[in-house]
Amino acid sequence: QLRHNYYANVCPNVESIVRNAVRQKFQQTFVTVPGTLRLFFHDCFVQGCDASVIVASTASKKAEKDHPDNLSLAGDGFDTVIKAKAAVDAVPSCQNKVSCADILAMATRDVIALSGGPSYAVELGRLDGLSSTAASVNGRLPQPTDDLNRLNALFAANGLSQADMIALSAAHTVGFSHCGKFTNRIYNFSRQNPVDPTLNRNYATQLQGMCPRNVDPRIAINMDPNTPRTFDNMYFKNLQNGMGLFTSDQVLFADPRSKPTVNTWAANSPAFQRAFISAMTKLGRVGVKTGRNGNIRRDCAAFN
Ligand code: HEM
Ligand SMILES: [Ca+2]
Ligand SMILES: [Ca+2]
Repeated sequence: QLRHNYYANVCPNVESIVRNAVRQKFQQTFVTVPGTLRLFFHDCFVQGCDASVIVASTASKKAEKDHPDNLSLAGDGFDTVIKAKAAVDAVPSCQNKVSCADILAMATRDVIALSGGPSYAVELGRLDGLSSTAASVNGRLPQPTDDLNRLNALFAANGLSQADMIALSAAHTVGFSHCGKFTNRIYNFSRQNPVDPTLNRNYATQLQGMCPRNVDPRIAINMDPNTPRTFDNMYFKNLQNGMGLFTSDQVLFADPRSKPTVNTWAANSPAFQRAFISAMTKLGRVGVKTGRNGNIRRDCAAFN
């Protein structure tokens, strides 16, 4: 039931309003790119793409955003949606007509393009969800230690194929990770190997330098050491060189079931871009709410 130009009658300029707000935010900080992109993913995987992840906790109820798996979501991602929503609502005919879920979907499309990635027509017509609980996040999001079976299962639960999962993982071509998310790979990996043997030796040494033992837990490093601010297919070239940051990244090259896809997209950027657009479009259709299952929030961070 999603479609392009969903808002053609009530708010025909919604896409350019959002794009301008996102561009302004981008000029203030690059973090808006990875922050918004990851926010969209974490939203869609829990209760569907319904902006449930944006809702703030109240005294009596802990919302999704305060689940441990969401605590590292960058504040600039939330702020991007809040700013774009304010820009939309500043136009009288658009006021309270565009869902936070759709604004997040548009903003995500825009940050990808702003960082050099492919642009695509975004499907619209999602309503905002009516619930957000920390408990609903349990077991729904992938962990950096996951193997291919686990990754495939989590994505399949959302109607996404292994190819979609690999394409979407390339989002790690931009953005940051806190040191704690991969220390298991660079210190005390196993009895035989102090360092994960699938990790490039020089890269492992660099990571140890940036993330010494007992580093301040707030320290974050670029996930793509080569082109951290460009949305490109470097992610796959890094995997070929043993420079995937998480086990869940490197496994895509280590496992013979996913390795051919990694090699194809490392060599063929247009093919990767097509696969990424297709996977993002499918991601955007997950658990969409319509009719009585949702509404349009006045404040993206609170239920009406
Ligand atoms: C395949 C399984 C995935 C796992 C295990 C995973 C895990 C992680 C982890 C642990 C971080 C670091 C968070 C931090 O320390 O701040 C991260 C960052 C990030 N992830 Fe994923 N992720 C996965 C898939 C995805 C997908 C599908 C997308 C989007 C389409 C995505 C987008 C991002 C972005 C953009 C960042 C950087 C966030 C920032 O800089 O604020 N990830 N991911
Ligand atoms: Ca959601
Ligand atoms: Ca990159």
